[in-house]
Amino acid sequence: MKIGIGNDHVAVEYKKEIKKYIEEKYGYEVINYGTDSTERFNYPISGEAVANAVVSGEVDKGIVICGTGVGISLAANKVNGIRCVTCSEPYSALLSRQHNNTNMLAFGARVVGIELAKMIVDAWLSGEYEGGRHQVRIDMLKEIEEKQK
Ligand SMILES: O=C(CO)[C@H](O)[C@H](O)COP(=O)(O)O
Repeated sequence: MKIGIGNDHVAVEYKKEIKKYIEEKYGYEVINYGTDSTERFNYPISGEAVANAVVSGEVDKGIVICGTGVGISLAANKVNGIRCVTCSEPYSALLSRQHNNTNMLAFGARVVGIELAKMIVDAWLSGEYEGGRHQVRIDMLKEIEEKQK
C-alpha cells in the first residue's frame, strides 16, 4: 500500500508525525507531496499533487492536512475521480470508506489534536468499501463530474 501525503505551511510537523505513524504501524510507504518549510505555502498546490497521484495510481490513497482541512480538501475534490473527506472524528472517517469509498482523507492541524488524528487515520485505513446500494450513489457522483466536462 502506498499513501500520498500533502500539507501546507501550517501542518509541517504534524504531517511528519502522521507519516511516521503510518510507516511504523502499518509498514506502508508514505510519499510526501507537501512542503517541509514553514514559509507560507498555498494548500491547492499539495492538494492537487496528492489528488493527481491518487487518480494516476502512483499511490493508492491520499491524506492531506492544512489548518482546517477544508481548503486542501476542496483542492483535492476538484480533481476528477477524487472523493476526499474532511474529518474531525473517526466515525465519519470509517463511514466515508464504507459508504462513500473515499480515496482521500483531510483534517485540520489547527482543529484536531495529533492523537485524535491518528485515531481518524486508523479508522479511515481500516474501512472497506461495502459496495451494494452505495455503488449507485458513487456512480451518480461520477455522472456529475462527466456533466462538467
Ligand atoms: O486551513 C487552511 C485552508 O483551509 C490554511 O491552512 C489556512 O488558511 C492558512 O492560513 P494562514 O495563511 O493564515 O496560515
